[in-house]
Amino acid sequence: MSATQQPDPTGPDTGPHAGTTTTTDTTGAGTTTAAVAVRAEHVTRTFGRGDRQVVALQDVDLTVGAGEFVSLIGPSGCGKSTLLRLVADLDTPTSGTVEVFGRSAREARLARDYGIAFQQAGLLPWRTVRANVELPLQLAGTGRAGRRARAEELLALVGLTDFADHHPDQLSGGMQQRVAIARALADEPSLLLMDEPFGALDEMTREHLQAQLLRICAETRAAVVFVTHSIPEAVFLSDRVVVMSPRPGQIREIVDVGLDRHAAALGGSGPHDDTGDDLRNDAAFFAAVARVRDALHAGQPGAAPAARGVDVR
Ligand SMILES: Nc1ncnc2c1ncn2[C@@H]1O[C@H](COP(=O)(O)OP(=O)(O)OP(=O)(O)O)[C@@H](O)[C@H]1O
Repeated sequence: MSATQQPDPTGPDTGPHAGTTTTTDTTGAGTTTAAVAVRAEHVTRTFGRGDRQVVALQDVDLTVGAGEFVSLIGPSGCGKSTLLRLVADLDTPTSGTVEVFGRSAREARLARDYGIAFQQAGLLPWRTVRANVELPLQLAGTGRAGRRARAEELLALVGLTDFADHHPDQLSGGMQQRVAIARALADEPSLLLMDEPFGALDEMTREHLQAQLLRICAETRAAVVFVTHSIPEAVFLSDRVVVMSPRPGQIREIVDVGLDRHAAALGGSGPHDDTGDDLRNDAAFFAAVARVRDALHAGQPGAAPAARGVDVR
């Protein structure tokens, strides 16, 4: 579904990265005047029973604005993937509600309001790159010519035009991940749900794809909920970084990053800066990394984040 087909949101579209958000509390209340992509209210998810019960999420409130990039970060097992799966309607909350563009997560899934990209690219090996990208459109009943045109557009966007007729096993891991992103964008979703999509990639490829993702989001104006273990990745990409606490998973703090990624993504850092190096070398970037690191450390005396599954590089 295209952004123009969205049900009437609750306010004006502020566009992606349109300046810094004003949110300072853990509910995302500062976004209440803007259009809302995701609203989770009092969300609790428990697994198992009795002695074996695990409280994966406890009373989580989170609002993600339309066009906003929000990362979830926290120790392993704190419920990041669980929260993303609830938004994607791959799971249901034990209590509380999740809304996507004002409707239930299930309705949003049926309306294909969002695209998904996870750590494994999950491409169909027997289909060409082009046919993989066309898949969501095929499922949606889009005609052959329309599918072809959209796939060409998306492959150009992710820089894979020359590989349209290749099969996934002929591509590197980073290229496969770009195909997965193109596929996630095929239906013009207004929301992308991404669970460590670059987690298995080498650092250079990862930084390159991060910069590409920023550019794509600036162009498509999609909101993104992005799970990562990397503080620099979260800071580089996000308008806001949601820092979660160990089980039971709760939101400890939301950090407003406040970098001008929009300008950088659209070439403000120069036409040759396809890695986002200018942004990564900015003093404001380091300051934001320190703020997220402090939030992760808070309440965990002596606990080294790296040992807890969080990359603080
Ligand atoms: N289907 C399930 N059945 C039972 N327990 C589950 C299930 N899914 C998640 N959990 C538990 O919920 C907790 C949160 O898991 P989740 O995968 O959301 O954490 P995470 O923050 O994404 O972790 P990681 O960073 O390691 O990927 C964990 O204790 C996990 O064991």
